[in-house]
Amino acid sequence: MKKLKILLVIADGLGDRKVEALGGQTPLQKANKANIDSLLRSSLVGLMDPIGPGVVPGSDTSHLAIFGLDPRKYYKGRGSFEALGAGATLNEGDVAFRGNFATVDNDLRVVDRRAGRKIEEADDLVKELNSKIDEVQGVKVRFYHGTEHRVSLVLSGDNLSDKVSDTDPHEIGKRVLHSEPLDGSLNSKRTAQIVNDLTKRMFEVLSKSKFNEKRESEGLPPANIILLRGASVHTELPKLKDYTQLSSAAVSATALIKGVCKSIGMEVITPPGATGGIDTDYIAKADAAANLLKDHDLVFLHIKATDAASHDGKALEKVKAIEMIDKAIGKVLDTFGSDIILLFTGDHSTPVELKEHSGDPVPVLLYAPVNIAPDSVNSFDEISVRKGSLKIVGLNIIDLLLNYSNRASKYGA
Ligand SMILES: O=C(O)[C@H](O)COP(=O)(O)O
Ligand SMILES: [Mg+2]
Repeated sequence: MKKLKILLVIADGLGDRKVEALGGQTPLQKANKANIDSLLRSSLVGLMDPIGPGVVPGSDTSHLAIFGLDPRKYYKGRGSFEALGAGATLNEGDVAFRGNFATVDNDLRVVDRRAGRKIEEADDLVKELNSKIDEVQGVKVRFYHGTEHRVSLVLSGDNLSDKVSDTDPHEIGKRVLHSEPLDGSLNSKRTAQIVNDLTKRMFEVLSKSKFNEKRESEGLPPANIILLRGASVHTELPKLKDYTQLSSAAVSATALIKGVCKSIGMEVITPPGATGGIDTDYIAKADAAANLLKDHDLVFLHIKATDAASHDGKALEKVKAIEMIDKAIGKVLDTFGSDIILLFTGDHSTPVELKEHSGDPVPVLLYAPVNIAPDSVNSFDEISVRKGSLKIVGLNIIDLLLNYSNRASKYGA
Protein backbone atom coordinates (compact mmCIF):
# COMPACT_ATOMS: atom_id res chain seq x y z
CA MET A 1 0.00 0.00 0.00
CA LYS A 2 1.16 3.52 -0.74
CA LYS A 3 2.78 5.21 2.21
CA LEU A 4 1.01 8.50 2.89
CA LYS A 5 2.56 11.71 4.17
CA ILE A 6 1.52 12.92 7.60
CA LEU A 7 0.53 16.41 8.74
CA LEU A 8 0.25 16.86 12.50
CA VAL A 9 -1.36 20.16 13.52
CA ILE A 10 -1.32 21.20 17.15
CA ALA A 11 -3.22 24.25 18.31
CA ASP A 12 -1.64 24.94 21.68
CA GLY A 13 -4.16 24.96 24.55
CA LEU A 14 -7.02 24.17 22.13
CA GLY A 15 -9.44 22.48 24.52
CA ASP A 16 -11.86 24.61 26.50
CA ARG A 17 -15.05 24.72 28.53
CA LYS A 18 -18.31 26.63 28.14
CA VAL A 19 -17.47 30.35 28.05
CA GLU A 20 -19.93 32.93 29.35
CA ALA A 21 -18.66 35.62 26.93
CA LEU A 22 -19.44 33.19 24.06
CA GLY A 23 -23.04 32.61 25.18
CA GLY A 24 -22.13 29.35 26.89
CA GLN A 25 -20.35 27.85 23.88
CA THR A 26 -16.73 26.71 23.75
CA PRO A 27 -14.38 28.58 21.35
CA LEU A 28 -14.35 25.51 19.07
CA GLN A 29 -18.15 25.50 18.98
CA LYS A 30 -18.25 29.21 18.26
CA ALA A 31 -15.59 29.24 15.53
CA ASN A 32 -16.46 29.10 11.88
CA LYS A 33 -14.30 26.23 10.63
CA ALA A 34 -15.62 25.05 7.30
CA ASN A 35 -12.41 23.27 6.27
CA ILE A 36 -12.12 21.24 9.46
CA ASP A 37 -15.83 20.38 9.37
CA SER A 38 -15.53 19.18 5.79
CA LEU A 39 -12.87 16.65 6.90
CA LEU A 40 -15.33 14.94 9.24
CA ARG A 41 -16.74 12.84 6.38
CA SER A 42 -13.45 10.95 6.31
CA SER A 43 -12.28 11.17 9.90
CA LEU A 44 -12.22 9.55 13.27
CA VAL A 45 -12.75 11.97 16.13
CA GLY A 46 -12.75 11.81 19.89
CA LEU A 47 -10.89 12.98 22.96
CA MET A 48 -7.26 12.78 23.95
CA ASP A 49 -5.79 12.97 27.45
CA PRO A 50 -2.29 14.26 26.64
CA ILE A 51 -0.71 12.54 29.66
CA GLY A 52 -3.60 10.77 31.39
CA PRO A 53 -7.13 11.55 32.58
CA GLY A 54 -7.12 14.62 34.82
CA VAL A 55 -3.38 15.23 34.61
CA VAL A 56 -2.65 18.93 33.94
CA PRO A 57 0.06 18.90 31.27
CA GLY A 58 2.76 21.44 30.58
CA SER A 59 3.40 22.07 26.89
CA ASP A 60 6.77 20.34 27.29
CA THR A 61 5.48 17.07 28.75
CA SER A 62 2.45 16.95 26.43
CA HIS A 63 4.54 17.45 23.29
CA LEU A 64 6.95 14.71 24.38
CA ALA A 65 4.00 12.35 24.85
CA ILE A 66 2.49 13.29 21.49
CA PHE A 67 5.84 12.55 19.85
CA GLY A 68 5.78 9.12 21.48
CA LEU A 69 8.21 9.68 24.36
CA ASP A 70 6.80 8.98 27.79
CA PRO A 71 7.46 12.17 29.78
CA ARG A 72 7.57 10.20 33.02
CA LYS A 73 10.71 8.58 31.67
CA TYR A 74 12.24 11.28 29.48
CA TYR A 75 11.22 14.67 30.92
CA LYS A 76 13.98 16.30 32.97
CA GLY A 77 12.83 19.93 32.99
CA ARG A 78 11.81 22.77 30.69
CA GLY A 79 14.73 25.19 30.66
CA SER A 80 16.98 23.30 28.27
CA PHE A 81 14.21 23.00 25.63
CA GLU A 82 13.52 26.74 25.85
CA ALA A 83 17.21 27.57 25.52
CA LEU A 84 17.81 25.24 22.55
CA GLY A 85 14.72 26.62 20.82
CA ALA A 86 15.86 30.20 21.42
CA GLY A 87 19.20 29.51 19.74
CA ALA A 88 21.51 28.54 22.60
CA THR A 89 24.09 25.78 22.36
CA LEU A 90 24.16 23.79 25.57
CA ASN A 91 27.33 22.18 26.88
CA GLU A 92 27.58 19.50 29.51
CA GLY A 93 26.98 20.95 32.97
CA ASP A 94 25.17 24.08 31.73
CA VAL A 95 21.95 24.88 33.57
CA ALA A 96 19.13 26.51 31.58
CA PHE A 97 15.98 28.26 32.76
CA ARG A 98 12.78 29.56 31.20
CA GLY A 99 12.35 33.23 32.04
CA ASN A 100 9.50 35.70 31.78
CA PHE A 101 10.04 39.40 31.31
CA ALA A 102 7.70 40.68 34.02
CA THR A 103 6.78 43.88 35.82
CA VAL A 104 7.46 44.19 39.54
CA ASP A 105 7.10 47.09 42.01
CA ASN A 106 10.01 48.33 44.15
CA ASP A 107 9.20 45.66 46.69
CA LEU A 108 9.68 43.02 43.93
CA ARG A 109 5.96 42.23 44.03
CA VAL A 110 4.66 41.00 40.68
CA VAL A 111 2.37 43.43 38.87
CA ASP A 112 2.31 41.66 35.48
CA ARG A 113 3.86 38.20 34.90
CA ARG A 114 4.34 39.01 31.21
CA ALA A 115 5.05 42.78 31.22
CA GLY A 116 2.23 43.29 28.73
CA ARG A 117 3.19 40.15 26.69
CA LYS A 118 4.11 41.89 23.43
CA ILE A 119 7.43 43.58 24.24
CA GLU A 120 8.89 45.34 21.23
CA GLU A 121 12.05 46.19 23.17
CA ALA A 122 12.70 42.57 24.27
CA ASP A 123 15.67 42.05 21.95
CA ASP A 124 17.24 45.34 23.08
CA LEU A 125 16.68 44.49 26.73
CA VAL A 126 18.28 41.08 26.27
CA LYS A 127 21.27 42.70 24.54
CA GLU A 128 21.62 45.17 27.40
CA LEU A 129 21.50 42.35 29.97
CA ASN A 130 24.12 40.37 28.06
CA SER A 131 26.44 43.36 27.87
CA LYS A 132 26.05 44.40 31.53
CA ILE A 133 25.87 41.00 33.26
CA ASP A 134 28.20 38.48 31.73
CA GLU A 135 29.10 36.64 34.89
CA VAL A 136 27.95 36.08 38.47
CA GLN A 137 30.26 34.50 41.06
CA GLY A 138 32.55 33.29 38.25
CA VAL A 139 29.70 31.65 36.34
CA LYS A 140 29.03 32.73 32.74
CA VAL A 141 25.54 34.14 32.18
CA ARG A 142 23.76 34.30 28.79
CA PHE A 143 20.24 35.52 28.03
CA TYR A 144 18.27 34.62 24.88
CA HIS A 145 14.98 36.08 23.71
CA GLY A 146 12.29 33.70 22.48
CA THR A 147 8.98 35.31 21.54
CA GLU A 148 6.89 37.98 23.31
CA HIS A 149 7.80 37.96 27.06
CA ARG A 150 9.68 34.65 26.84
CA VAL A 151 13.39 34.53 27.63
CA SER A 152 15.83 31.80 28.46
CA LEU A 153 18.87 31.98 30.66
CA VAL A 154 21.90 29.72 30.49
CA LEU A 155 24.46 29.46 33.31
CA SER A 156 27.80 27.90 32.38
CA GLY A 157 30.53 26.98 34.84
CA ASP A 158 31.75 24.34 37.22
CA ASN A 159 29.72 22.89 40.06
CA LEU A 160 26.24 23.99 38.96
CA SER A 161 23.03 22.10 39.61
CA ASP A 162 19.52 22.16 38.14
CA LYS A 163 18.03 21.13 41.50
CA VAL A 164 16.97 24.67 42.40
CA SER A 165 13.47 26.15 42.80
CA ASP A 166 11.79 28.81 40.66
CA THR A 167 11.85 32.53 41.39
CA ASP A 168 8.57 32.87 39.45
CA PRO A 169 5.75 32.99 42.02
CA HIS A 170 3.27 32.25 39.20
CA GLU A 171 0.84 34.77 40.68
CA ILE A 172 0.24 38.49 40.49
CA GLY A 173 0.60 40.30 43.84
CA LYS A 174 3.19 37.87 45.18
CA ARG A 175 6.86 38.74 45.68
CA VAL A 176 9.56 37.28 43.46
CA LEU A 177 10.62 34.08 45.22
CA HIS A 178 14.07 33.24 46.52
CA SER A 179 15.47 30.29 44.68
CA GLU A 180 16.14 27.42 47.12
CA PRO A 181 18.29 24.31 46.73
CA LEU A 182 16.08 21.27 46.14
CA ASP A 183 18.57 18.73 47.46
CA GLY A 184 21.32 18.79 50.06
CA SER A 185 24.21 19.25 47.62
CA LEU A 186 26.67 22.14 47.75
CA ASN A 187 26.19 22.66 44.00
CA SER A 188 22.45 23.28 44.43
CA LYS A 189 23.10 25.69 47.29
CA ARG A 190 25.63 27.59 45.19
CA THR A 191 23.37 27.65 42.10
CA ALA A 192 20.41 28.97 44.13
CA GLN A 193 22.65 31.76 45.49
CA ILE A 194 23.76 32.64 41.96
CA VAL A 195 20.14 32.78 40.80
CA ASN A 196 19.21 35.06 43.71
CA ASP A 197 22.21 37.36 43.08
CA LEU A 198 21.41 37.43 39.41
CA THR A 199 17.78 38.33 40.10
CA LYS A 200 18.93 41.42 42.05
CA ARG A 201 21.29 42.41 39.26
CA MET A 202 18.66 41.95 36.57
CA PHE A 203 16.34 44.26 38.49
CA GLU A 204 19.10 46.88 38.84
CA VAL A 205 19.92 46.84 35.15
CA LEU A 206 16.37 46.58 33.83
CA SER A 207 14.80 49.17 36.12
CA LYS A 208 17.36 51.75 34.91
CA SER A 209 17.18 50.77 31.24
CA LYS A 210 16.35 53.50 28.73
CA PHE A 211 14.17 50.95 26.92
CA ASN A 212 11.98 50.65 30.00
CA GLU A 213 11.95 54.43 30.46
CA LYS A 214 10.56 54.62 26.94
CA ARG A 215 7.95 51.95 27.72
CA GLU A 216 6.81 53.79 30.82
CA SER A 217 6.59 57.10 28.96
CA GLU A 218 4.24 55.31 26.54
CA GLY A 219 2.12 53.99 29.41
CA LEU A 220 3.42 50.42 28.98
CA PRO A 221 4.45 48.18 31.90
CA PRO A 222 8.27 48.08 32.27
CA ALA A 223 9.94 44.71 31.74
CA ASN A 224 11.99 45.22 34.89
CA ILE A 225 12.67 41.65 36.03
CA ILE A 226 12.99 38.15 34.62
CA LEU A 227 11.07 35.50 36.57
CA LEU A 228 12.85 32.15 36.32
CA ARG A 229 11.46 28.64 36.29
CA GLY A 230 12.10 25.10 35.09
CA ALA A 231 15.87 24.77 35.67
CA SER A 232 17.28 21.89 33.69
CA VAL A 233 20.42 20.46 32.17
CA HIS A 234 20.49 19.20 28.61
CA THR A 235 19.69 15.51 28.22
CA GLU A 236 19.91 13.52 25.00
CA LEU A 237 16.55 12.20 23.75
CA PRO A 238 15.80 9.36 21.33
CA LYS A 239 15.44 10.62 17.75
CA LEU A 240 12.05 10.36 16.02
CA LYS A 241 13.70 8.98 12.90
CA ASP A 242 15.16 6.08 14.92
CA TYR A 243 11.96 4.98 16.64
CA THR A 244 9.51 5.65 13.78
CA GLN A 245 11.63 5.65 10.59
CA LEU A 246 9.87 8.94 9.71
CA SER A 247 11.82 11.87 8.29
CA SER A 248 10.28 14.91 9.95
CA ALA A 249 10.19 18.68 10.12
CA ALA A 250 8.42 21.21 12.33
CA VAL A 251 7.01 24.68 11.71
CA SER A 252 6.91 26.69 14.91
CA ALA A 253 7.91 30.07 16.30
CA THR A 254 7.76 29.07 19.97
CA ALA A 255 11.14 28.41 21.59
CA LEU A 256 9.94 25.63 23.90
CA ILE A 257 8.36 23.67 21.06
CA LYS A 258 11.30 24.31 18.72
CA GLY A 259 13.60 23.00 21.45
CA VAL A 260 11.57 19.81 21.94
CA CYS A 261 11.52 19.23 18.17
CA LYS A 262 15.26 19.86 17.81
CA SER A 263 15.95 17.49 20.70
CA ILE A 264 14.24 14.61 18.90
CA GLY A 265 16.08 15.39 15.67
CA MET A 266 13.43 17.23 13.66
CA GLU A 267 14.33 19.95 11.20
CA VAL A 268 12.76 23.18 12.56
CA ILE A 269 11.55 26.10 10.44
CA THR A 270 10.22 29.50 11.56
CA PRO A 271 9.01 31.27 8.42
CA PRO A 272 9.08 35.08 8.23
CA GLY A 273 5.85 36.44 9.72
CA ALA A 274 5.48 33.60 12.25
CA THR A 275 5.42 35.39 15.60
CA GLY A 276 4.18 32.73 18.02
CA GLY A 277 1.38 35.16 18.90
CA ILE A 278 -2.14 36.00 17.85
CA ASP A 279 -0.71 38.19 15.07
CA THR A 280 1.18 35.32 13.45
CA ASP A 281 1.08 34.80 9.69
CA TYR A 282 -0.98 31.60 9.55
CA ILE A 283 -0.77 31.30 5.79
CA ALA A 284 3.03 31.67 5.79
CA LYS A 285 3.12 28.78 8.28
CA ALA A 286 0.76 26.69 6.12
CA ASP A 287 2.90 27.38 3.04
CA ALA A 288 6.04 26.37 4.94
CA ALA A 289 4.36 23.14 6.09
CA ALA A 290 3.19 22.35 2.54
CA ASN A 291 6.68 22.95 1.25
CA LEU A 292 8.25 20.67 3.87
CA LEU A 293 5.74 17.91 3.11
CA LYS A 294 7.34 17.56 -0.32
CA ASP A 295 10.45 15.99 1.16
CA HIS A 296 9.53 14.81 4.66
CA ASP A 297 7.28 11.98 5.82
CA LEU A 298 5.87 13.89 8.77
CA VAL A 299 5.40 17.64 9.12
CA PHE A 300 4.37 19.14 12.42
CA LEU A 301 2.62 22.53 12.37
CA HIS A 302 2.41 24.22 15.76
CA ILE A 303 0.25 27.26 16.46
CA LYS A 304 0.63 29.04 19.78
CA ALA A 305 -2.06 31.73 19.42
CA THR A 306 -4.89 29.63 20.89
CA ASP A 307 -2.97 29.17 24.15
CA ALA A 308 -1.85 32.80 24.37
CA ALA A 309 -5.46 33.98 23.95
CA SER A 310 -6.54 31.52 26.66
CA HIS A 311 -3.86 32.62 29.15
CA ASP A 312 -5.00 36.21 28.59
CA GLY A 313 -8.69 35.26 29.02
CA LYS A 314 -9.53 36.53 25.51
CA ALA A 315 -12.30 34.26 24.22
CA LEU A 316 -12.88 36.06 20.94
CA GLU A 317 -9.17 36.02 20.10
CA LYS A 318 -9.17 32.26 20.66
CA VAL A 319 -12.16 31.90 18.31
CA LYS A 320 -10.35 34.02 15.72
CA ALA A 321 -7.18 31.93 16.07
CA ILE A 322 -9.17 28.71 15.50
CA GLU A 323 -10.75 30.26 12.40
CA MET A 324 -7.29 31.15 11.06
CA ILE A 325 -5.99 27.63 11.79
CA ASP A 326 -8.95 26.33 9.80
CA LYS A 327 -7.80 28.47 6.85
CA ALA A 328 -4.21 27.23 7.25
CA ILE A 329 -5.39 23.59 7.23
CA GLY A 330 -7.49 24.32 4.13
CA LYS A 331 -4.42 25.78 2.43
CA VAL A 332 -2.26 22.68 2.99
CA LEU A 333 -5.06 20.33 1.95
CA ASP A 334 -5.61 22.29 -1.27
CA THR A 335 -2.08 21.27 -2.22
CA PHE A 336 -2.02 17.67 -0.97
CA GLY A 337 -5.66 16.55 -1.03
CA SER A 338 -5.91 12.80 -0.54
CA ASP A 339 -2.16 12.16 -0.49
CA ILE A 340 -1.82 12.92 3.21
CA ILE A 341 -3.37 12.01 6.51
CA LEU A 342 -3.89 14.77 9.03
CA LEU A 343 -4.20 14.77 12.78
CA PHE A 344 -5.50 17.94 14.44
CA THR A 345 -5.59 18.40 18.19
CA GLY A 346 -4.21 20.49 21.05
CA ASP A 347 -1.37 19.74 23.44
CA HIS A 348 -3.70 20.36 26.41
CA SER A 349 -6.77 22.38 27.32
CA THR A 350 -6.37 25.98 28.46
CA PRO A 351 -9.90 27.13 29.34
CA VAL A 352 -10.14 30.90 28.74
CA GLU A 353 -12.06 31.49 31.95
CA LEU A 354 -9.40 29.63 33.93
CA LYS A 355 -6.49 31.37 32.13
CA GLU A 356 -4.39 28.29 32.93
CA HIS A 357 -3.89 24.75 31.65
CA SER A 358 -6.37 22.16 32.88
CA GLY A 359 -6.52 18.37 32.92
CA ASP A 360 -9.57 18.27 30.61
CA PRO A 361 -9.24 16.04 27.54
CA VAL A 362 -8.66 17.69 24.17
CA PRO A 363 -10.70 17.08 20.97
CA VAL A 364 -8.77 15.12 18.37
CA LEU A 365 -9.46 14.58 14.68
CA LEU A 366 -7.74 12.05 12.47
CA TYR A 367 -8.44 12.55 8.77
CA ALA A 368 -7.46 9.72 6.44
CA PRO A 369 -9.08 10.13 3.03
CA VAL A 370 -8.60 6.56 1.84
CA ASN A 371 -8.27 4.32 4.87
CA ILE A 372 -11.01 5.14 7.32
CA ALA A 373 -14.51 3.93 8.16
CA PRO A 374 -15.46 7.37 9.52
CA ASP A 375 -17.29 8.31 12.68
CA SER A 376 -20.74 9.86 12.30
CA VAL A 377 -19.96 13.16 13.97
CA ASN A 378 -20.76 16.38 12.18
CA SER A 379 -19.04 19.02 14.29
CA PHE A 380 -15.56 19.23 15.78
CA ASP A 381 -15.84 20.53 19.31
CA GLU A 382 -15.46 19.33 22.90
CA ILE A 383 -19.08 18.12 23.18
CA SER A 384 -19.74 16.65 19.70
CA VAL A 385 -16.56 14.56 19.59
CA ARG A 386 -17.69 12.59 22.63
CA LYS A 387 -19.75 10.56 20.12
CA GLY A 388 -16.61 9.67 18.15
CA SER A 389 -14.52 6.50 18.44
CA LEU A 390 -11.16 7.87 19.67
CA LYS A 391 -10.52 7.73 23.40
CA ILE A 392 -6.77 8.05 23.50
CA VAL A 393 -3.77 9.37 25.39
CA GLY A 394 -0.97 11.43 23.85
CA LEU A 395 1.35 8.44 23.65
CA ASN A 396 -1.10 6.72 21.23
CA ILE A 397 -0.78 9.40 18.56
CA ILE A 398 2.39 8.25 16.83
CA ASP A 399 1.01 4.71 16.49
CA LEU A 400 -2.24 6.03 14.99
CA LEU A 401 -0.28 8.13 12.50
CA LEU A 402 1.91 5.20 11.48
CA ASN A 403 -1.09 2.90 11.09
CA TYR A 404 -3.29 5.17 8.99
CA SER A 405 -0.40 6.31 6.79
CA ASN A 406 0.35 2.64 5.95
CA ARG A 407 3.68 2.74 7.74
CA ALA A 408 3.10 0.61 10.84
CA SER A 409 4.91 -2.67 11.23
CA LYS A 410 3.46 -5.72 12.95
CA TYR A 411 3.91 -6.04 16.72
CA GLY A 412 4.60 -9.76 16.96
CA ALA A 413 5.27 -12.34 14.31
O1 LIG B 1 3.16 30.74 26.85
C1 LIG B 1 3.96 30.02 27.44
O2 LIG B 1 5.16 30.00 27.22
C2 LIG B 1 3.45 29.08 28.52
O3 LIG B 1 2.62 28.14 27.99
C3 LIG B 1 2.74 29.85 29.58
O4 LIG B 1 3.70 30.58 30.21
P1 LIG B 1 3.44 31.95 30.97
O5 LIG B 1 2.21 31.73 31.85
O6 LIG B 1 4.67 32.13 31.77
O7 LIG B 1 3.22 33.01 29.94
MG1 LIG C 1 0.85 24.23 25.46
